[in-house]
Amino acid sequence: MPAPVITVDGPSGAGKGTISHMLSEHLAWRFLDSGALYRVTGQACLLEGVALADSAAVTQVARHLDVDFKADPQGEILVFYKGQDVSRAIRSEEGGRAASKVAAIASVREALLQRQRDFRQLPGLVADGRDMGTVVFPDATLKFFLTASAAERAERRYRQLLAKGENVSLPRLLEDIKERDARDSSRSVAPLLPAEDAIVIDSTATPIAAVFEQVMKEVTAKGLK
Ligand SMILES: Nc1ncnc2c1ncn2[C@@H]1O[C@H](COP(=O)(O)OP(=O)(O)O)[C@@H](O)[C@H]1O
Ligand SMILES: Nc1ccn([C@@H]2O[C@H](COP(=O)(O)OP(=O)(O)O)[C@@H](O)[C@H]2O)c(=O)n1
Repeated sequence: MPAPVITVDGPSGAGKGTISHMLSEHLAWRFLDSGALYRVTGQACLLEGVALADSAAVTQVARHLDVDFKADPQGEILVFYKGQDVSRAIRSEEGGRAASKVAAIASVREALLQRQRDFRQLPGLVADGRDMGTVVFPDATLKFFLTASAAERAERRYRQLLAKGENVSLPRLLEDIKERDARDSSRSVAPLLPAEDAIVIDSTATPIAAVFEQVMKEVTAKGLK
């Protein structure tokens, strides 16, 4: 029997990272931040001088990606590229844009597929992304699709980046979110879509604690906790 997997998919700012992290801590399961793999691929291209439009070169970068995840003493997961801490650099809006561009290349997704599946280990895995329930773990035990209005997601991102001391503009973030939604949803390979058997949660007007409660109800109903 393969290890159980809970998938958490959805658009940017829907709360996937927050809920997946809470869930993996609560269950003491492993955590896959698949977006970080696409973000590091984008960042690696910027660092190595590879044009994001050069699909073959970007695929080579993804295939040989020297990436590592390590928790710091506070439990925060840090991301390393070639041994260098890139956690902060990859979280910028520019990093998100680059990630979304490289993620639209089919051969890049193929190059990162096995690496993602390797995270599936006992006692279980919580996987956060866009295609966790549709492509990477179609046989997942439980699938969630989190969403919220674009305006609410842009507001969340605005508050999050402001708290990190970044200089951000709300109208620009809303444009970015809409652009990224459109790119992620319209790409021909692994478009952003809920799996047929996913539980869809719209958190536009629902606080984090209530979303987590809803998620935990389903987890308990499946006998996973
Ligand atoms: N239901 C919610 N209500 C209000 N803020 C939320 C909610 N869910 C997440 N957030 C906040 O929104 C921001 C983006 O959440 P995050 O989990 O990073 O989203 P994603 O991983 O889907 O991009 C974070 O600052 C988080 O605290
Ligand atoms: N499984 C995944 C995860 C991320 N991605 C891409 O990577 C980008 C960054 O993902 P992320 O999850 O870190 O971003 P946010 O949702 O936190 O903004 C997304 O815009 C997607 O284009 C993907 O295509 N497939």
